[in-house]
Amino acid sequence: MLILDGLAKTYRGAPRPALDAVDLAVGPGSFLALLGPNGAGKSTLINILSGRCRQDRGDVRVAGQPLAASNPALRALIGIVPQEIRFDYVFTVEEILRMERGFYGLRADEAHLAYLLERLSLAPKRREKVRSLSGGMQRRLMIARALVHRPRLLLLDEPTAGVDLNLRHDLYGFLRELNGDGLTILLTTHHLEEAEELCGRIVVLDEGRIVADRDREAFLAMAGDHLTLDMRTQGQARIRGLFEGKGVVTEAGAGLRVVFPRAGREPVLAALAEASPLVESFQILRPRLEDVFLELTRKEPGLA
Ligand SMILES: Nc1ncnc2c1ncn2[C@@H]1O[C@H](COP(=O)(O)OP(=O)(O)OP(=O)(O)O)[C@@H](O)[C@H]1O
Repeated sequence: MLILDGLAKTYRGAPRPALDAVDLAVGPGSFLALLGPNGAGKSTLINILSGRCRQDRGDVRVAGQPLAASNPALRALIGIVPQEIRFDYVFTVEEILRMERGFYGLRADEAHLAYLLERLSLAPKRREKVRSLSGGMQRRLMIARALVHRPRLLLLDEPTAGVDLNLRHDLYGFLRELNGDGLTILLTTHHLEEAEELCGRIVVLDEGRIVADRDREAFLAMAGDHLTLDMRTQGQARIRGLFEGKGVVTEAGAGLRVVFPRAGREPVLAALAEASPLVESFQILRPRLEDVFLELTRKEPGLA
């Protein structure tokens, strides 16, 4: 669906490339997260795909064809949600969406419009001017606008910035639904749990280069085969004694943390049962994407 071949970009006067020969192939129906620390090059990549910025070298192909401004039919295959919110604020929600369809030379599609307004919780606001919407609503309107022409590839640059937790989860459900219907999605995010929850494939960009590209499970496996037990406890010294030798025990806030190999969990669970009268609450955490991400992007040799 999308192929990047040797994509490179250095901004004028910049000391180093924003993108440095990036190769990436995204198959139809994928749901891919593009992660990276600030300045990694994520927005530059999305901006090249949206035509807002030009690469110095390299090619972009969409559905097998070279992406060029002069090919509007190909551009119509892509829906883009850029990071900055930008609208003509004098228009209403509905007008924005109708005009956007018009830009693609498409007739109105009332059923699709109603579907987008409903699924993005914008229906009650359809006749309100954009300037009266909250930041989170404007962000959802950006997503509706990117989908109004029924693209086959959706590019989302930080789609949940400023969206509250409840709506964020609604949005996750909607994105999953779209992906289930065959839409290819590429998403940049700083919320690692978002990538972990939604995306089957995770690509990490750092200083303009891809430093990791794996499916989610392979990624999580890189965090090592360990589990973490977090406990809120009374009588730390006694409890500590029960876990010594079964894992790495450290104090964490009002409790204790034990990191232990997955294969060695039996003695840890037995110690937890013994300690239970003194344990107010506990949770066992599996390795998280965050652990791998921090390892990959710290500026010293790591897991990669
Ligand atoms: N218009 C510009 N002119 C000059 N340099 C730029 C411009 N836009 C981005 N850069 C630089 O290019 C590099 C990549 O920036 P980019 O915005 O693509 O990163 P990002 O991964 O999207 O970061 P963030 O997570 O902060 O949004 C950075 O070093 C940035 O300072």
